[in-house]
Amino acid sequence: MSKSQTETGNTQGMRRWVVKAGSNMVLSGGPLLLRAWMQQVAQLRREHNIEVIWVTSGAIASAADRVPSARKKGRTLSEKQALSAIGQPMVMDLYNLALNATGLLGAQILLTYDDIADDVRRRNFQNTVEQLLTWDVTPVLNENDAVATEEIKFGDNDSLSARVAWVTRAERLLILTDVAGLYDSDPRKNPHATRVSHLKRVTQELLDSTDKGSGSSRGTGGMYSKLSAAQLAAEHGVETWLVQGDVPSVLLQVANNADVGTRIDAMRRRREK
Ligand SMILES: Nc1ncnc2c1ncn2[C@@H]1O[C@H](COP(=O)(O)OP(=O)(O)O)[C@@H](O)[C@H]1O
Ligand SMILES: N[C@@H](CCC(=O)OP(=O)(O)O)C(=O)O
Repeated sequence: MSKSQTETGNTQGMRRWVVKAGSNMVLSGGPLLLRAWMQQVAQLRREHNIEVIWVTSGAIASAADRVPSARKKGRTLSEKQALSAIGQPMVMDLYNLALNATGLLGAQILLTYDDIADDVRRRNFQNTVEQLLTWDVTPVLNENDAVATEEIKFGDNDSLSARVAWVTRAERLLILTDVAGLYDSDPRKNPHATRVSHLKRVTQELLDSTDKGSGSSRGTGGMYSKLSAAQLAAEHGVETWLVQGDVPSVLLQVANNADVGTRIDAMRRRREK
């Protein structure tokens, strides 16, 4: 059954989330974790009236594991682009298996920065997403790394997901990563670090003191890019949750406002884009 859309864009009566999964989570969690996520996506729709736009990383990391001659460090842009072209269909295969096993249908959208910055292309993207959601199809997004040069890159998928949340007027952005949220220092380096469960605002001071390095060999941007993304999202009325992706039922826990990860408030009401 097809659903009608409200004036604000969301499918009738639905709340909208953007959920972003980091490379290390996708690669280390594999098919079982992806299936658990997609089961939760179906449950969110059924029981909470929440529709999900999914943003995934993992293309480059998937290919790097399979191309023995690819360098582990210091890759050139064209090496990363070629790896992404190899890895993107691998990642999508995993998602399609997980979606199909859950009775859902998925759709792939690959974006460059220009697709969001340009008015006409952004409108086309928005229309495509709205149509997919009206049909109950789950959009699965990634950066179009194979053609994105340094000048036209989002930089990382944390930034991409915040911009997508903004232009699709999502209520929440969930960033699924390999730590249980923001800590007062990197928990991989400091075993006594404590989790910050709630942040009213991402200040410049906090950003300046946050590590830009990834916690694994697979990720990009570390906690810094997540906080920058949360700051951008907040400015556009989107609440962000930074959570550990492989915690059981983590998406449902967020739907129930449980004390998981780090919740970062939205700064003001959402506005039309
Ligand atoms: N203050 C902090 N709180 C939590 N994690 C931090 C902090 N500072 C640095 N990190 C690191 O950020 C990493 C997550 O970022 P990243 O590796 O880019 O993940 P992803 O691939 O999910 O985007 C964690 O593994 C952790 O080691
Ligand atoms: N677009 C890239 C991921 C870039 C990225 O931001 O990675 P991550 O920090 O793991 O979310 C890929 O699919 O390999």
